[in-house]
Amino acid sequence: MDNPFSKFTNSRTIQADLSLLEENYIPDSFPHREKQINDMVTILSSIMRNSRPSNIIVYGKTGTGKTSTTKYVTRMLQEATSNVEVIYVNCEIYDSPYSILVYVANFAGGEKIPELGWPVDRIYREAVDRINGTGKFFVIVLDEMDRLIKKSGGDSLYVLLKLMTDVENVKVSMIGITNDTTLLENLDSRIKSRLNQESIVFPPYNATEIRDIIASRLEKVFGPGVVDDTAINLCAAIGAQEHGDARKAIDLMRIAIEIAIRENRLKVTEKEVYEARDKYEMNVMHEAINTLPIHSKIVLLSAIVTQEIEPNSVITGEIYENYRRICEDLGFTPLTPRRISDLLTELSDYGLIVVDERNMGKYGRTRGFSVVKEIETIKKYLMEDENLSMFKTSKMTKQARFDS
Ligand SMILES: Nc1ncnc2c1ncn2[C@@H]1O[C@H](COP(=O)(O)OP(=O)(O)OP(=O)(O)O)[C@@H](O)[C@H]1O
Repeated sequence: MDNPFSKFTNSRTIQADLSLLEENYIPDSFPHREKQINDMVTILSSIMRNSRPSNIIVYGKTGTGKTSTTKYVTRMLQEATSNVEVIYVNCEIYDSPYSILVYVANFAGGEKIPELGWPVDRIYREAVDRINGTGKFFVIVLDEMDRLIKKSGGDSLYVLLKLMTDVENVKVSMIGITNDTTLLENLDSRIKSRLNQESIVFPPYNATEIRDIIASRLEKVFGPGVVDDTAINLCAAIGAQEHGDARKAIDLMRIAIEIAIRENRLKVTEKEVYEARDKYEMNVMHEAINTLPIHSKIVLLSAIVTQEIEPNSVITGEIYENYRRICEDLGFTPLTPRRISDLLTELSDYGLIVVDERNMGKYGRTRGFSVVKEIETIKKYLMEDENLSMFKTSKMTKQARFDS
């Protein structure tokens, strides 16, 4: 028998190191971000003159290069001087001043402080002492800073800012990264004045800019001729449609290359990009469904079941009835109709169902819902939840729907 692996070593297929297109790979050039890089370098360069830089707030929509550019600049700074430590804090994970202070203090060295149990004041003093003990500048990058403020309030930022401004000679600066351009407006003036910050804005990319970015990222992956220009343009156009998002465009290109490699194709063309887009959308939908809370999953399932019984768009009351029955069936306590109505709105925000307002004459207006796409796939993803996998949609009949 021929070795079944041999087709994978076919030298005619595309050879590529796809890790260069992964999210966590930091490239060494950032087309169309020269100004932002320059601004950040200028602010941070005061460290080279032994003085504390201003705090920086980096604003911009998702996929506009905020995180990777910041990591790139701070890495360069660390290469240029050993007089600085950079701490990257993802506020999706560290979302309270306590957890951030513990992280910072532990980073600065010394005995490990426990994740829980110390009063904030003590951690705070410990963090300051440890930072001062190093004699170095500290740049604390708070990525997804809006998350910290949403979770722990504006005061959380205040506690951290105290660390930077209250202590004599302390050499700490902050770079806050956020998607939310209204973040500062909503903070109270006490915090704003302490922030004393410079802002750097990352505008969305247009299609031409994204095209340059993809081309520059591909230069490292392989020589010319492997990826058709039309494929690059198509990825760029799709990324630009989505609020100027380089991440989506690069992800699409990576998936398109994966498809070409898997299928032993010699080139990446528009065809692979279209296939990549379908796969990408499926992945997004899978992720969205996977991370829904259990009641939202049951509501989505109820909407599908109701629609299967009544193929037009269905109204909240009907979905609620089936939701209640499924909850009983699976041993969950149903939420109120009001809550379910909110969850339906959330599901429509995710694009998993579509809402249409209907006029019911003297009964006023009501909302109709339909699950428009990929119903079988959605069901399959929902059934991956072991709480739901016991449920058999065939149990639901039109008759059952009107039982109460
Ligand atoms: N100008 C650029 N040149 C090369 N790659 C870029 C550029 N801009 C963005 N990228 C790449 O696009 C992807 C997304 O960028 P990044 O994570 O920095 O975006 P972000 O603005 O921080 O997004 P989010 O707000 O969602 O965290 C990364 O892989 C990054 O390397």
